[in-house]
Amino acid sequence: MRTVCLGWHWLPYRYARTAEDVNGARVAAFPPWLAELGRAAVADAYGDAGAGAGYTPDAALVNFYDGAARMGMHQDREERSDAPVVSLSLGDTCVFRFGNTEDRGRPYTDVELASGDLFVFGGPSRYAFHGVTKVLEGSAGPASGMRAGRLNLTLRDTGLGGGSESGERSGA
Ligand SMILES: O=C(O)CCC(=O)C(=O)O
Ligand SMILES: [Fe+2]
Repeated sequence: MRTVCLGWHWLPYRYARTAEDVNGARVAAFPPWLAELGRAAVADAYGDAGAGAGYTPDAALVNFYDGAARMGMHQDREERSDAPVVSLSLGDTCVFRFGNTEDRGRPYTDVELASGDLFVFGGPSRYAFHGVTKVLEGSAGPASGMRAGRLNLTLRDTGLGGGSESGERSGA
C-alpha cells in the first residue's frame, strides 16, 4: 500500500506539515472541494444538515491498494478532535472490516466497499477498530476511471487548527 497526505502528513501517533518520514517535502494543500464533499457526506450520513455544515476536515490520507494490499485492524486516533472521519473508496471493491471500540477482535462486520462508496465513522463508531482484509482485484468497472487497484481517501479533522488550506499558507 502507498499513502499520500493532503493538508497534514500522518505519522504514527501524530500529524506534521512535512513528510518527515518520507522525503521531508511540504504537504500539499487540502483542497476546499474535498472539505465540501466531506460536509455533504456527514450531512447525508447523519441526516442532519447542521452536522454537515459544522464539519471542517483539514487532512486527507490517500491510500492506494494493489490486489495484494491489506490494512490491519486499527483505530484512527491521532486526531485531537472527535469529529467524524469520512472514507471514500474508488476503483476495486474491498472487504472492509468494521469492528468494535474495545479491541481488534469480534464483534465485527465485514462490508464490501465499492467504487463511489462513502463510509462515515462518527458518534459511537468514531473510534471503532477497522481494517481492510481483501481487495477484489479487477472488480472495478471502467466507469471508476482506474485501470487497477483501489484508492481510499479518509478525511479527518486533526484538531490542530491553522485552516484547511494551510498546507500552503502556514509558516514552516
Ligand atoms: O482503506 C480503507 O477503507 C480504510 C483506510 C483506513 O482505515 C485509514 O486510512 O486509516
Ligand atoms: Fe483507519
